[in-house]
Amino acid sequence: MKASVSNDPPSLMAVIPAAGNGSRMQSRVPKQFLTVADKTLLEYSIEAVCRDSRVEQVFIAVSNPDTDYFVELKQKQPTKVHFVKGGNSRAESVLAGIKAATSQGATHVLVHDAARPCLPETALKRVIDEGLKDPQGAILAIPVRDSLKRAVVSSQGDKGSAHIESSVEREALWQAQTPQVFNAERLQQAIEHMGALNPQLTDEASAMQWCGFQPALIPGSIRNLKVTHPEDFECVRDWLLVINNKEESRS
Ligand SMILES: Nc1ccn([C@@H]2O[C@H](COP(=O)(O)OP(=O)(O)OP(=O)(O)O)[C@@H](O)[C@H]2O)c(=O)n1
Ligand SMILES: C[C@](O)(CO)[C@H](O)COP(=O)(O)O
Repeated sequence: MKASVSNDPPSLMAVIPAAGNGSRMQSRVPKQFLTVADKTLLEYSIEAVCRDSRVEQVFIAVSNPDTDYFVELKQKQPTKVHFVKGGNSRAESVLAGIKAATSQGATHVLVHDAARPCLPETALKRVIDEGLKDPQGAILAIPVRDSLKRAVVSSQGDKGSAHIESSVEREALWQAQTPQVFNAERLQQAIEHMGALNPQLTDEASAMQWCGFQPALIPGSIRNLKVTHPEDFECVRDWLLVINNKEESRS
């Protein structure tokens, strides 16, 4: 790993992978473009990462940056928000965002899923504080709360009738969330080293781990749920409506 850590003041930019097609959600449009109160989940995610003023610019990886919707979105915040072309995997999309961010002088990147629109500001602050300080980087995560069971592998592959084989010790287990904050050059090298199409590369921390780093686990929030299945969208929609109502009654 070549990247050295400089003493210059850090320049933090966000990368939002938003080029997926949401196959598990099976909605009429990819999940990041589903709307709640006239705003897409992507717009809520952009607003969420911009709530910390240390985020200087935001690079969003999408399938087709020339689409009218993105051109209009960019016009709302022309200096801060940029769209780049995403790739065939989440990691390829993230790489495209990192390259665009470093070309603008980013020393650090904060990667956040477009499909996590309810990120609380306090959790965002925690992961930025640690990610800028710790050379191994930092990610939001939540300790596993419930009892964990390993299922018997069914020879018929029958998903509907799982049975328990054993319990799994949950003491040291955490569920990874985003944002994940890393030195930009180190993360780019780590993803390229592991291979952006490697199926084990499910998040940025996996690439850093592959290179021997041990990123910090920073307590996230159950509100920072990723929309993966239709039931997740129902929760996220209700939370966003509550958050919107609170903000309206404050203003
Ligand atoms: N080629 C890809 C695949 C995923 N993503 C983004 O990565 C985030 C998290 O990935 P995931 O939930 O797996 O999204 P999808 O790949 O869209 O969903 P699925 O796996 O169900 O198809 C999403 O914001 C998604 O848009 C991306 O930018 N480029
Ligand atoms: C990066 C991630 O959000 C961490 O939880 C997640 O791994 C990405 O999505 P997937 O469901 O693993 O495809």
